[in-house]
Amino acid sequence: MKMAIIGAGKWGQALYHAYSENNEVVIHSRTPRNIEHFVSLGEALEREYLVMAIPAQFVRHWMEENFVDKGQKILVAAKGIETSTGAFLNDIFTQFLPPERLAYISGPSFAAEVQKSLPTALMISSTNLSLAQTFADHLPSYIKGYVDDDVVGAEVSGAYKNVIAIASGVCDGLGLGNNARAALISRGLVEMARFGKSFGARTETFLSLGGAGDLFLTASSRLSRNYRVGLGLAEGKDMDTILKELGEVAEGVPTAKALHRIAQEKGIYLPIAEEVYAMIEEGKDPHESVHDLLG
Ligand SMILES: NC(=O)C1=CN([C@@H]2O[C@H](COP(=O)(O)OP(=O)(O)OC[C@H]3O[C@@H](n4cnc5c(N)ncnc54)[C@H](O)[C@@H]3O)[C@@H](O)[C@H]2O)C=CC1
Ligand SMILES: O=C(CO)COP(=O)(O)O
Repeated sequence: MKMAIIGAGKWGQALYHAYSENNEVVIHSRTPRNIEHFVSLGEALEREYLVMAIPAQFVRHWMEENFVDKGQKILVAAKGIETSTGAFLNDIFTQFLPPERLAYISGPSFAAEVQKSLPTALMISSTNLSLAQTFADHLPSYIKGYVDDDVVGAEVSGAYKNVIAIASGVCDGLGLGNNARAALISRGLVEMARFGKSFGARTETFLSLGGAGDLFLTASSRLSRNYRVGLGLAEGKDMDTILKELGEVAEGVPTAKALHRIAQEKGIYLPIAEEVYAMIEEGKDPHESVHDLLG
């Protein structure tokens, strides 16, 4: 397939590497990069298949400023919920093109390992299963693709796991042990499913690659930027310092704010996400958060 990757960060470049195995792929980002097949925005938009790999908080602005509908099908690779409105990415993209032309990629996938062509399994979700299958069929030999039609479940899983990963980094940073981390991740999965169900997601989606799979990966590895944010919080660092030292996007930070907003508006019980929000936004002492979660 003729494809363009939009966004040349870690994930955009990893997906460029992956999809280049079987397809004609170009890549575009706002800052020119010295990458083979780097193209202008105009050339990228001419491609039939687009992969959107810019961070979730910038998606709406990017679409408003740059998107020209030429019948393209879009695979959304970002994971997050818009802080300013509480909107899911599908709420944003469907303002620009119909759901049957949208798919979402999720699952346990550190960009660094995909870039090394290490074995990976991912989920591609769309209300149009034929489109999901098309994106899955064109994945490289080392990525096994599974298709699903629970878009809400996939979106919530990908976004929420980043917030639980922050909590897990705090847990390990405080040296609370393996029991504590396992309990936190398990309860985080329950909380994620509760939240998703309130938006119509299927419970079994949270047991899939996009849910439990990505959560287990992200909440237990220093390769995760979100997990590293948690380590920084446990060390007592302020958020500006943490994000400056990280130098990359950590979607769990803005998503924690979005979850807090939605929890207040809809009255959903999100104890772990709310403690992450309190640590990030209100400077709550992580030891106090642990005490309150055990209470
Ligand atoms: N890095 C990873 O292992 C994975 C990341 N993702 C998701 O992919 C998305 C992108 O993350 P990464 O590529 O890892 O981030 P990154 O921090 O490596 O790169 C972010 C890219 O977005 C660009 N960018 C920043 N602000 C922008 C704006 N206002 N408009 C357009 N472009 C802008 C930056 O120039 C940079 O190239 C995130 O939603 C992340 O959760 C998903 C799976 C794996
Ligand atoms: O989504 C990811 C792995 O599936 C990347 O996780 P981080 O954004 O925490 O690095």
